[in-house]
Amino acid sequence: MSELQRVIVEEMGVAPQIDPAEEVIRRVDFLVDYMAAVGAESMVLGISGGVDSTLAGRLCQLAGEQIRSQGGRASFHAVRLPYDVQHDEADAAAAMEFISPDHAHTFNIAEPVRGFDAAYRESLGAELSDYHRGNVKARIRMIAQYAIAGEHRGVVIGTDHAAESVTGFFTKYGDGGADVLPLFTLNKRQVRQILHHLGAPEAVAEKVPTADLLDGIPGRTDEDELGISYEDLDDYLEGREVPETVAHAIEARWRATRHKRTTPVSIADDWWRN
Ligand SMILES: Nc1ncnc2c1ncn2[C@@H]1O[C@H](COP(=O)(O)OP(=O)(O)OC[C@H]2O[C@@H]([n+]3cccc(C(=O)O)c3)[C@H](O)[C@@H]2O)[C@@H](O)[C@H]1O
Ligand SMILES: Nc1ncnc2c1ncn2[C@@H]1O[C@H](COP(=O)(O)OP(=O)(O)OP(=O)(O)O)[C@@H](O)[C@H]1O
Ligand SMILES: [Mg+2]
Repeated sequence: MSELQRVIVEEMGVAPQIDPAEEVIRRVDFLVDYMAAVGAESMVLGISGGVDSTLAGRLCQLAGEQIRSQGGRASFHAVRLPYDVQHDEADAAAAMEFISPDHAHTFNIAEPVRGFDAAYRESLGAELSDYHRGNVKARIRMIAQYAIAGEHRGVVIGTDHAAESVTGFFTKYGDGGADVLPLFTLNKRQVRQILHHLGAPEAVAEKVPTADLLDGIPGRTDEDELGISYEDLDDYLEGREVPETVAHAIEARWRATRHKRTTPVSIADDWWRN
């Protein structure tokens, strides 16, 4: 492993192997402890039907049940946030069934996105591109989750994990805008491994990852957009050898997206000079 790979693996905190049962206990306990420490009474998370939100959602539900069994007060709000009708709505429904949340909501983001689109057109005299509208969708999902959390003394759960964090493959202040990250230090195959351990249906645990942000290409796969496979990302994050071109591609994205993994850059910072 190169020195740079060692630095990145250490920053992302990925273990080469995990014990899924232990990871469930550790991550549920983290949520339970955090909720008690800050006095929050609810957890809020958007459920897309993808593997990340399915695992994070199930962990939140288990944490809420544990808090209540110990006499505490906490519940989990799972929020479907479709843009009109989601092309893979059946997968999202299967994920919700597996999670069995205390509270299930559906908040259609289509009207707010269209309203934003119209205001943008009127103000700027130009059309917002499909790509940047995608980031608007992610940020409107964030706004909806914070509104629900605000009304329920809650915290917003994020699904960022090592295989996304390393490439900055998330919308800054969109899905990247959250309070608590229970999946951090896991890579993608470990997310799936834990879902299997928890008894998720095969189709749910093996679903192909998609940001699903484009009007023009619904369900475009992350791998297609990134140009890097999760197999390679996962191998790299476990400290394994990957082809040199792949390692360079991962490292270039890690460097370019450093600003997404920190608080806003201030005059007291100098990390960006490197
Ligand atoms: N060096 C720097 N220092 C400080 N801030 C910097 C910066 N470079 C950009 N920024 C800021 O960050 C912003 C860019 O970040 P962000 O808004 O997150 O935008 P961006 O990174 O372009 O996209 C967000 C993520 O969503 C994914 N996405 C978006 C849309 C469609 C699809 C799809 O599946 O097809 C996927 C995309 O691949 C990416 O991983 C810039 O507008 C700028 O404000
Ligand atoms: N259609 C949606 N409905 C509800 N929440 C969504 C939706 N799309 C995205 N999100 C939220 O944004 C997060 C980031 O999306 P992302 O695609 O990275 O994760 P995922 O869909 O859970 O898993 P995967 O990466 O395997 O597709 C999701 O985990 C979820 O919390
Ligand atoms: Mg997804």
